[in-house]
Amino acid sequence: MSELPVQPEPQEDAGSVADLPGVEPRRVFDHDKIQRAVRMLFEAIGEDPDRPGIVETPARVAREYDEIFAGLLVDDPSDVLSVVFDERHDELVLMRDIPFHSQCEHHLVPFVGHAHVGYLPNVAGQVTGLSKLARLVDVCAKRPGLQERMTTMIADALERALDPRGVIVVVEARHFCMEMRGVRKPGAETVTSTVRGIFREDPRTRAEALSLLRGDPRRN
Ligand SMILES: Nc1nc2c(ncn2[C@@H]2O[C@H](COP(=O)(O)OP(=O)(O)OP(=O)(O)O)[C@@H](O)[C@H]2O)c(=O)[nH]1
Ligand SMILES: [Zn+2]
Repeated sequence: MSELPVQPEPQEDAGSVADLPGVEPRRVFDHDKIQRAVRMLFEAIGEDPDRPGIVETPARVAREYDEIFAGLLVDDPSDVLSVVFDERHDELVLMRDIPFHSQCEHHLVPFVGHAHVGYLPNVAGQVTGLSKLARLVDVCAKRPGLQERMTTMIADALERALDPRGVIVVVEARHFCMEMRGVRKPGAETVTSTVRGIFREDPRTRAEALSLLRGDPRRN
């Protein structure tokens, strides 16, 4: 395998991973290996990896992986929530419709959708920066995974970083592995949720959060 040619790349190519979570990457992906693997995939399906249209593709895929798997470079997603304000805000904070793209770990094709993330701050009223909630979703999504695991990972990180009285995470997604192949059910949506703390214990608090999360017009 090592004799397969790879496209030379500038060293700083993997730097895009630093853009994602605000956490310095500690390692970068093995671009040479990714390139060799992509060449082999082309060969396996009878494509000529040296034909002009695709000769650059292995290098492109290596750069692409820096982006779409950038979450793997963050060991603890709760690091993303390190910006905390003592706001004495003890009511619900909820961000809904956070778009994400992830990769199904079974088929390596995308699953895409929206995450809704809410928490009830601790008694000190500590909140995190709003953008950090969206960054957290990105860090948890940008890796090969399962929707259920991604949902739990978001909730775990919120609990660890903010010690809130409750956490609610709902993820809605379409899985391309169920649309473009296999069972072929375009449009089917999967909804997963994780509720912790007061949202689990108190049905009224949970119902209120869920109605806000859905943008339910009856909530007022
Ligand atoms: N629970 C869960 N399952 C997933 C997710 N993404 C993909 N899957 C499922 O993983 C399963 C893998 O099943 P297998 O029978 O091993 O693989 P397969 O032959 O490709 O299955 P089909 O997709 O049914 O053709 C499929 O049912 C997928 O729909 C996910 O995020 N969560
Ligand atoms: Zn899949």
